[in-house]
Amino acid sequence: MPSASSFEQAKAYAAKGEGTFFDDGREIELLHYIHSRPDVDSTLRNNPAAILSAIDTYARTKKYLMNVGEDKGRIVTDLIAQQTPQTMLELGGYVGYSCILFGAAVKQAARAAGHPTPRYYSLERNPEFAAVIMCLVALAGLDDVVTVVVGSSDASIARLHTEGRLAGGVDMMFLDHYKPAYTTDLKLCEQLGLIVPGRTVLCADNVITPGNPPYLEYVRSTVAEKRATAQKIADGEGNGVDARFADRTAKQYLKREGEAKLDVTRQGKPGLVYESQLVESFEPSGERDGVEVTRCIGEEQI
Ligand SMILES: C[S@@+](CC[C@H](N)C(=O)[O-])C[C@H]1O[C@@H](n2cnc3c(N)ncnc32)[C@H](O)[C@@H]1O
Repeated sequence: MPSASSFEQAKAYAAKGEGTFFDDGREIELLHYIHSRPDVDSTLRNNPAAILSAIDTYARTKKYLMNVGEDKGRIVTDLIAQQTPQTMLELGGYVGYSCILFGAAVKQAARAAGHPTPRYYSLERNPEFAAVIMCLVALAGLDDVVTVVVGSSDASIARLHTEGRLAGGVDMMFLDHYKPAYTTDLKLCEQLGLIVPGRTVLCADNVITPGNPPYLEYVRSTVAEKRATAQKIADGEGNGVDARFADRTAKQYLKREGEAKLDVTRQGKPGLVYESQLVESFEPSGERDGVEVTRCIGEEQI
């Protein structure tokens, strides 16, 4: 999969800044911005592309939004077109940019292939953000495909599994929430049998900016290396948030959600074999970033 080599500066989102860059009222302001546009019914309603363009315009001309953006988004929509996922899970929905972009792509791919209506689950912990997603998903006409699930990703994954809504496993997963939770949530999915050899594709955002060394290490490890790490975890090593995360990343959601509760004792299913590749691209602000695309290609039995 080719990496993007240049960023079109004219499309850059407003600067993120050093201070607060989310959860300061801008997410609700975005809703008012969209719903007060004179063309909300004539252009935006039932038109995912036009809504994404309106979100981009807000983030370029008013305030930065932590969306995946056009460039990295294309990496995932290209994969969706190839894979035609029937069940896709997104960890971290924010205001619904990736949900609308990928939900529409999943729907289009399934329709073109003559498959049944697919399911796209967007997991978002902040109830106010989840409400923004629901509102924009309804405007986009994607209610038939998208389900927004409010709550912490690990609890939501476990509940969806128990309810049988992920029966047969997950075809694609987009990881874009609390960076230290990428690995613990992937291991949870493995343990629940949601990662299917020969089928599941994982797309992990922000593996360069801000970076996610523990996740990259995990999906790029051999089965033998993962088994050795699992043994160390069983012996009680590796508690707490990995020290390789910058403080800003580790504490990103501290103000609203409090200290993150990560189950770092999870061992996953070390026998799963992954093939993983970094696809470089850009944040919508123009910063260099990349999506790690990981395919589960098999399982080694002991
Ligand atoms: C970078 S934003 C997601 C952006 C979105 N995927 C997009 O591209 O449009 C990260 C989101 O993850 C949410 N989040 C953080 N930790 C979470 C968790 N443990 N479970 C579910 N959502 C979480 C945050 O509230 C935030 O809205």
